[in-house]
Amino acid sequence: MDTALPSSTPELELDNLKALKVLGKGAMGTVFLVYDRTADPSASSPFAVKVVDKSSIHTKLDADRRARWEIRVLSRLSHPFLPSLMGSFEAHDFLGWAVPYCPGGDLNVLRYHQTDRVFSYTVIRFYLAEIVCALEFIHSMGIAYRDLKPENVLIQQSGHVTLTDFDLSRSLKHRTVVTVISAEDSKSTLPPETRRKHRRNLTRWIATAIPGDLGTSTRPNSSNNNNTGLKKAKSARVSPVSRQKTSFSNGERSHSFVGTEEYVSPEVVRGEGHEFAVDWWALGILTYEMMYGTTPFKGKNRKETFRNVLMKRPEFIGKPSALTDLIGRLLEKDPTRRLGYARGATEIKEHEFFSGLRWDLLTDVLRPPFIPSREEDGELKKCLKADAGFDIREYFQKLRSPPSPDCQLLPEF
Ligand SMILES: Nc1ncnc2c1ncn2[C@@H]1O[C@H](COP(=O)(O)OP(=O)(O)OP(=O)(O)O)[C@@H](O)[C@H]1O
Repeated sequence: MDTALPSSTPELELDNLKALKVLGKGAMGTVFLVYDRTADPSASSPFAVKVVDKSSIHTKLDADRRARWEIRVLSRLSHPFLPSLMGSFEAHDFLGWAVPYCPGGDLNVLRYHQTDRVFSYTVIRFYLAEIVCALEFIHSMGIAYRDLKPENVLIQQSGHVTLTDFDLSRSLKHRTVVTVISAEDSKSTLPPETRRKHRRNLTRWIATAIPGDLGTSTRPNSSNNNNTGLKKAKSARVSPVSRQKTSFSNGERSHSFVGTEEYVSPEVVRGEGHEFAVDWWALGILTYEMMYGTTPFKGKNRKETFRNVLMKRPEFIGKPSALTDLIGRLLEKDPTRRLGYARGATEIKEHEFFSGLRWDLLTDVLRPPFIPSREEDGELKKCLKADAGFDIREYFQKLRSPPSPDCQLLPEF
């Protein structure tokens, strides 16, 4: 894999960055709100920097490769609802990259602030429309996102969304699957012309390992290559992963949140090859959660959740509506029958739930339902006056050093 950081993005100097606070911690890295003390000493334009501590035993395994992949994906993004790569750096122990700061928190935090912890129909329509556009763009790059969930949908200062966290995304290669069906096809009683058409329809994007892509870690071997030619890909974090988030409080899900199994699609649970349709499934789960405040297949444990994902039909309380219809179509167990499978985002945009929506005006005209308050700015100014910023290296050094009874390990972040 090409491990070089993209040359097209500005190089950042870790020693020039001063952190104002920790924005979040994920399985892979820590995200800081920072400013550049030489280029922007008054911290008028702080930004977010995600830092992977390469020396940490927790991050050693796959994090370096994942981080480089995420940087590569970010360097190719150019869309109003997706982050842009502002720069990157690599120091002895650290790998980091900068993206615009999203002061509005994430969709889950926002939902917890709503009455009954659910969003209204119109708010759901707004966020969903933006997420569909973001996914459409990612898919057009030949990449499946594979980690859609409310925690990864951040709110920009403008109130529009930004998807974050691309380390699980994966390249899908446009490949013809003619050989895949030939055995069955040869036995088919269909006339030759229909069979040819059938083959053409099966020419789709499918997951293949591409150099530099994380797929390399999950390259199929003979035992997981089934005769459909679809490759058994690593699922999007199906195994429980502890996630410590600093952005939540009061018993919200993040405190005990493990993995993303409630968002995993049936084809991933079954270990079959999967493609863009996994993102449309996750969109269905996310929509359900925005509407009902809970995910549809959550079980007592992982096994039960997966059983529900495979077997259970989503339950809809209340009157059927265009929204419940949309969710039902996105949560179609068979990916080939799922909305979005045949014609991608176009199919979803055409659904009745979005009727009348001016997709072309989404960024300009529609007023987002929630605009983050500017109070945060005041907070930052206070931080600066008190010179409360901190050095990122020191932050990690203190984390690494053994606890001492009489000194306070970390400043108040
Ligand atoms: N641009 C940003 N602006 C504000 N907060 C951010 C930004 N990017 C990330 N965060 C915060 O940091 C948290 C961790 O970020 P992210 O999910 O990218 O890290 P990760 O290590 O890849 O986590 P995961 O365990 O989900 O893979 C996010 O949930 C969010 O709260």
